[in-house]
Amino acid sequence: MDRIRIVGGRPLHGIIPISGAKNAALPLMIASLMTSDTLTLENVPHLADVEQLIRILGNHGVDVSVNGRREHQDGSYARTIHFTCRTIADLTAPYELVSKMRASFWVIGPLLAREGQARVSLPGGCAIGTRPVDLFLESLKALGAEMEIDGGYVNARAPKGGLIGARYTFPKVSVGATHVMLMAASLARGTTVIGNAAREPEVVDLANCLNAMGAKITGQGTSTITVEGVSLLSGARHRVMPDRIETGTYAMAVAMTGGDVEIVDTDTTYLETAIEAIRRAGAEITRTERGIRVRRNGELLKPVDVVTDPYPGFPTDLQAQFMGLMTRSSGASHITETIFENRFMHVQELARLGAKITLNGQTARIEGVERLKGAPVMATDLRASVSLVIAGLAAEGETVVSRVYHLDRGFERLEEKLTRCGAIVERVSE
Ligand SMILES: CC(=O)N[C@H]1[C@@H](OP(=O)(O)OP(=O)(O)OC[C@H]2O[C@@H](n3ccc(=O)[nH]c3=O)[C@H](O)[C@@H]2O)O[C@H](CO)[C@@H](O)[C@@H]1O
Ligand SMILES: C=C(OP(=O)(O)O)C(=O)O
Repeated sequence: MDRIRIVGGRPLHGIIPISGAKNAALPLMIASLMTSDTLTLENVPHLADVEQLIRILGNHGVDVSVNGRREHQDGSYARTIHFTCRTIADLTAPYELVSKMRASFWVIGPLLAREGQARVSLPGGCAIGTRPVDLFLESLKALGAEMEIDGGYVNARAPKGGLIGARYTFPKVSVGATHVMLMAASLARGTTVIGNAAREPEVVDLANCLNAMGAKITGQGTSTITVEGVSLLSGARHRVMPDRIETGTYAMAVAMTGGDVEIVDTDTTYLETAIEAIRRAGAEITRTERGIRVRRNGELLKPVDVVTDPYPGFPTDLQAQFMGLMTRSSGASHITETIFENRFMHVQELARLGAKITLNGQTARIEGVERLKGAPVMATDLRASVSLVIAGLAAEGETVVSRVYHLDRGFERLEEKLTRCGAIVERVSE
């Protein structure tokens, strides 16, 4: 199994290109199940989750053709992928595939909307909380579907004539359940009004792509989304938005090591809360034509408290990385996680590097230390693993991160991007 070896203590200097967003690419790819025409997605990142979803979609009858990658001088490239699902080949999403990635559960929306039925295994995914699917079941029931759980599978059936538009207000904000409602309601009869919808930019990206396919969605980006059902969707061409979590992660890496890096091919409009927190921690961040420039030259990192929240709040997907950053601050900071009840697996691994962190319920207290020391650490989930990389970049000596497959789910060519900026980061295969 691969490991990542890091020799810490070097500032970062250079350019880091940002890839297409994993969390936008996944629902966009799933939307290809909703039309018999071709959906072409540009800027699709090369990630383990994307490859896994390609296998899952293939099982349902989606033909996938990948265009040669485009390489630029600064190391960035983007893949264009064509997805064509002439007919749905299989209405079952099996345990063996769905258990590997939570987002694959979302095929339930398109299958139900296009074919009137679906049998989808209950999902797996990162071990960051219990992550139930009750909101998916309740919202699809509101569109008239019958839902039952049997043998670890959700059996879903639409009423005769298809799903029916309705008013539904989520009792809690869910990104995934909002994605699924958007897809299901797009092919329902009549109008659906979704209350307390997720406002995440990835939801907006999906809604915009569905609209390009012929859907009639308004209000995306606000907490009330209206979907007027249409009888058919067609093909479209859509560019996957830049990965705001990858952007924030590299900004924190530069804040951690010091140096001067331009993070390009990104849009930081969607990252204001996190950027503000990194600024308060002591890094200078300025906008450039292609993204942002992050600098820190010698100033001490200051302690900053953050609380994770649905968008536009501080993203839970940057919580672990920010904790990594705060381990070197000049005082005590507090990080409160409100989205997932068990997203603190990185705490004990950061402690191996010398971090001083205590947990009290959903709040971590981080007492900044003057130095971290390299050690062997284990990645426990996607964002936790990259927080260890950030800490390793600032630690004295060698840090070896094992279980790198977590990292490969969401960070494209991480070693290469960091190495180009002067870090010593290499993948060691055994
Ligand atoms: C592939 C993808 O885009 N993943 C993101 C998505 O995950 P995901 O869509 O799974 O996250 P949700 O927004 O659904 O989860 C938010 C909260 O709602 C709970 N919940 C969710 C559904 C449900 O039926 N019942 C229920 O109780 C969850 O357990 C969690 O506590 O949004 C999360 C929150 O921004 C991010 O951390 C993930 O990176
Ligand atoms: C938790 C994440 O992904 P998933 O929802 O696919 O587990 C993530 O991207 O940080």
